[in-house]
Amino acid sequence: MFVTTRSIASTAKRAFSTSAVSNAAKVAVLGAAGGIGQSLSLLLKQNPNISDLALYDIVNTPGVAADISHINTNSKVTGYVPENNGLAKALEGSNVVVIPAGVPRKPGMTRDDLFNTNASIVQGLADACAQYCPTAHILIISNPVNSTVPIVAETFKARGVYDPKRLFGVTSLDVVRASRFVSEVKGGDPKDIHITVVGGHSGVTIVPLLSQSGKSFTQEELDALTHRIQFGGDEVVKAKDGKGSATLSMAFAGARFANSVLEATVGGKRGIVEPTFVESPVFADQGVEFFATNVELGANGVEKIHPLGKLSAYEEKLVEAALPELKKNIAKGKSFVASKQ
Ligand SMILES: NC(=O)C1=CN([C@@H]2O[C@H](COP(=O)(O)OP(=O)(O)OC[C@H]3O[C@@H](n4cnc5c(N)ncnc54)[C@H](O)[C@@H]3O)[C@@H](O)[C@H]2O)C=CC1
Ligand SMILES: O=C([O-])CC(=O)C(=O)O
Repeated sequence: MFVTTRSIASTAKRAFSTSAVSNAAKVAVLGAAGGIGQSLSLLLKQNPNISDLALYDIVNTPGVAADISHINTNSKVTGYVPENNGLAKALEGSNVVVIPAGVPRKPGMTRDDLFNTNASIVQGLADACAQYCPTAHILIISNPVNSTVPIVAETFKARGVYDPKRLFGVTSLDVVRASRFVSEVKGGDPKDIHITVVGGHSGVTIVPLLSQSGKSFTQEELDALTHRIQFGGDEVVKAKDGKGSATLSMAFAGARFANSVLEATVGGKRGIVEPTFVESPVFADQGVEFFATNVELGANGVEKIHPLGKLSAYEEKLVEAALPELKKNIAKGKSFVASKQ
């Protein structure tokens, strides 16, 4: 079913009145009726860089879209479900696609335990993106990110449209958490605390570089903060007690990342740096093709991948522990796509 929340006549009229933002963009959210999807869509509705917000899910998007469309910002909201070619309609013309579709963890599960369900969901959605909006910037939230990002890359390659500059694993929540957790220990406003987090997005692959924060920590603080940043997701999974994982803080982090991508790509702003899991040369010589570091965003997506910078001996060990796990997760994603071809 295709649901438009505004009549064609009023949409046409609106096209002239939204020109306050010159380079407004179409953004599609896939998995928009879920815990992350709904809050993320709510935040994106407040983003002046967006002219069209297309909400796709296998269920419930007509209601979510109708609800969000009443918010008095300029963007046009449309809701789509699979019937009547809904996915293609949601994707066509999209500049940015954000994907939080898939199942979340329950207590006792690792992110990798989600692979069997989420790999197929992400591959199916990626294949549609490769067909209907091959040049869009694709932002992957669905877990396990360390494997789902390689799945999208391989799916785009199979269609001959892969551009590594336009594929991002969203790791912003790790950085959001890191600045909050450090502020709880050291004081200060979290917005002024910038912690670089590198690696991937699960357990030991999440590597906070606290030595680069300009603050000093005792060994006890380092151990506790590092563990809390690596396993922050577990705190939420445990507290939600079977009702899912982080949704609200993830929506905040995802909306922030999407906005940075929009500002750099359609908005033409320069010098925006965000942490993200991308195809990266940083450890490519050790067979780790994807790695998160700070990345400068530009008109075409990834502009410059920052190196790790100076690491403490403690952090070198953390990176050492992350690499084999990352390699395994990436290989698992790639072989999943290969097995389907
Ligand atoms: N990257 C990160 O930092 C984080 C990632 N996540 C991950 O995000 C994903 C979503 O989490 P929640 O929103 O809490 O789950 P949820 O279950 O509340 O929502 C998922 C949505 O995906 C939809 N969906 C399922 N198959 C689909 C398909 N083929 N096409 C379109 N939509 C489909 C469902 O109908 C549902 O509405 C999970 O995999 C979770 O692990 C969660 C938090 C942080
Ligand atoms: O913990 C989870 O499963 C969800 C997630 O990725 C996070 O909160 O960082």
